[in-house]
Amino acid sequence: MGLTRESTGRNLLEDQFNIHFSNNDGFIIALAGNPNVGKSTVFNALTGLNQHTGNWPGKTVSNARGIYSHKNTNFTLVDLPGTYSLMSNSAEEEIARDFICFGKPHVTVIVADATCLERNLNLALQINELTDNVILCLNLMDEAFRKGITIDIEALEKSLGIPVVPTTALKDEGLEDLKEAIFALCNGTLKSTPVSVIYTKEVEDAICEILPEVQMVVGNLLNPRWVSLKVLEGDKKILDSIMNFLLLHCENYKEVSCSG
Ligand SMILES: Nc1nc2c(ncn2[C@@H]2O[C@H](COP(=O)(O)OP(=O)(O)OP(=O)(O)O)[C@@H](O)[C@H]2O)c(=O)[nH]1
Ligand SMILES: [Mg+2]
Repeated sequence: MGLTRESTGRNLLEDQFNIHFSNNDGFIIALAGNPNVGKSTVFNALTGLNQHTGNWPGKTVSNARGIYSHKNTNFTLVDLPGTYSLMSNSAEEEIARDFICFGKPHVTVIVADATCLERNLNLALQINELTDNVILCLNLMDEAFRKGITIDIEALEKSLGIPVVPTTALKDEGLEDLKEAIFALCNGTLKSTPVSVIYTKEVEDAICEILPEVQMVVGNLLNPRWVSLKVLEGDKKILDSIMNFLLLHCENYKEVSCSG
C-alpha cells in the first residue's frame, strides 16, 4: 500500500527537511547565496527582524523566517545559511540545499556579492537548473563601485534569463526594487526564464535517454531535467534526499517504480 496524502505532505517536510509552513505565510521567498554576501542584512531590512550579521562567513546556521508586506500582500522570507553549491558539504549547507530543492519556495532570491560575481554565479547557475522563479540580488554594489567594478545589469539579465536587482543592503539601497521584483514575479507581471546550461553532447544525449523515465517518477514534484542531471552525477547524498522527498510526497511512487 502506498503512502497516503495525510501521512505525507507538509508535516513530514518539517520532520525530514526542517521546512515549516503555516496558512498565513503568503508567498514563500528563499534568500540563498554564498556565505557573507549580505543575505541576513537583506532579511533584516525587509522584515525588521534582527538576524545575526557580521563580517565573517557561516553566521546563519539555520533557516530563520520573517514576514513582510508589500502592496497588501504577505511574504515569508526565509534566511538560509550560506552555501557555495547545492552539493552540500556541511549541515548548514544541507539545510540551505534542502530548502531550495524541496521547500518549493515561490521565489528564490540569490544574493550575490557584486565584487566577486564569477564565484557567486556557480550557485546561481545551479539554482537556475532547479527552478524557474529566480531573482539575482546583486548586493554590495557600494563595494563594487569603490573597487571600480561596473556591471552591465541588462547584459547579465539577458545571459542568465532572470531579473537582476542591484542593491546595497547595508544602506537600504535597492530594496524597494527588490520587493517590487519579488511581488511582480509572484503575481506573474514579471517573468523569469533561467537560461539552461548546455552540456557536452554526451551529457545531453544521456539526459535525453533517461528523461522520460525520470519524468514518470518525479511527475511535477521536481524538475525532471535537474533530477536527471543528479542521477548522471551520481551524488549519493542528493540522490538519497530526492528519494526521501519523493517517498514522502508521492503516494503512487512505489507503484510507479515497481511497474517501471
Ligand atoms: N559594504 C556593504 N556591506 C554589506 C552590505 N550588505 C551586507 N554587508 C555587510 O556584509 C557582512 C555580511 O553580511 P550578512 O548579512 O551577515 O551576510 P550573510 O550572507 O547573511 O552571511 P552568512 O549568514 O554567514 O552566510 C556584514 O558585515 C554586513 O554588514 C552592502 O550592501 N554593502
Ligand atoms: Mg546570514
